[in-house]
Amino acid sequence: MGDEPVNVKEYQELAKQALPKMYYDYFAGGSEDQHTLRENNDAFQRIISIWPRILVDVSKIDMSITILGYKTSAPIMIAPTAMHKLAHPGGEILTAKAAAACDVIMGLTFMSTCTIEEVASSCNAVRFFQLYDIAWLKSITKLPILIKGVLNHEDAAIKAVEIGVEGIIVSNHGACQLDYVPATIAVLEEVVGAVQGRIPVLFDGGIRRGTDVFKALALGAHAVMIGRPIVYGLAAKGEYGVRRVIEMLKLPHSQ
Ligand SMILES: Cc1cc2nc3c(=O)[nH]c(=O)nc-3n(C[C@H](O)[C@H](O)[C@H](O)COP(=O)(O)O)c2cc1C
Repeated sequence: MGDEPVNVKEYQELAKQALPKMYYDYFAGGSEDQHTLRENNDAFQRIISIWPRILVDVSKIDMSITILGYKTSAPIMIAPTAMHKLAHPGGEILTAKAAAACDVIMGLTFMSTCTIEEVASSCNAVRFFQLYDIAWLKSITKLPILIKGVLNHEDAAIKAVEIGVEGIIVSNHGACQLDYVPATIAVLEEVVGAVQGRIPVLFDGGIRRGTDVFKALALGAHAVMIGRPIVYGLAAKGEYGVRRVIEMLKLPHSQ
């Protein structure tokens, strides 16, 4: 018990030891100078005033939400990072099982080692697409469509809402694409303000602690998605590691 990792940073350290350097660098790294990668974390740490309330009845706390028709025990979802098999043999299935055990939703982009049906049968899986032709996509599926990668009010209010998608995800894809785009937590309020509650706004990028989840929700996100921490839990301790990471992020004051 004494050497049990107590936070996401320690899971990351274990993942670094467990994975071949090339795989670890792929998961942990960002694009170019990695400025946005650092900013995704640093911008959370610049939000420094959480005002606790006392004399509030907290004997019954219900963090569950219903989003896109799915009920989930907390406003936390697993972001699509693909290639979970690099972090652990059978990685996608183990992550799906952990998601089901913790009652959170898992997003999928594509499955490399198993079919989408196999994973979908293990948990509530929502599929995220990276396509631009929304009208075409709407014509071929009745699945809810979310646009991922929104970073400003024009894309959010004018394009995403008017085009009729079911939700948007404020994301810079974990700082894996264009470097020097802003940290996602820095633009969340602007996007939430533009959407004005018409569709759900999800958020990802840099969440490493329960207080980060709290900050994103306080700034208007309906739910958050977690990318790398899930991979670190998987690489370090398989399904158990993923479950522990999710449990730690559900707590507002993990170590
Ligand atoms: C190794 C890796 C692969 C990823 N692959 C995809 C992908 O295929 N599709 C996608 O929409 N986002 C992808 N992402 C971005 C994640 O969905 C998510 O936006 C990001 O990881 C969230 O930031 P976080 O890792 O700081 O939690 C990837 C991220 C990583 C780290």
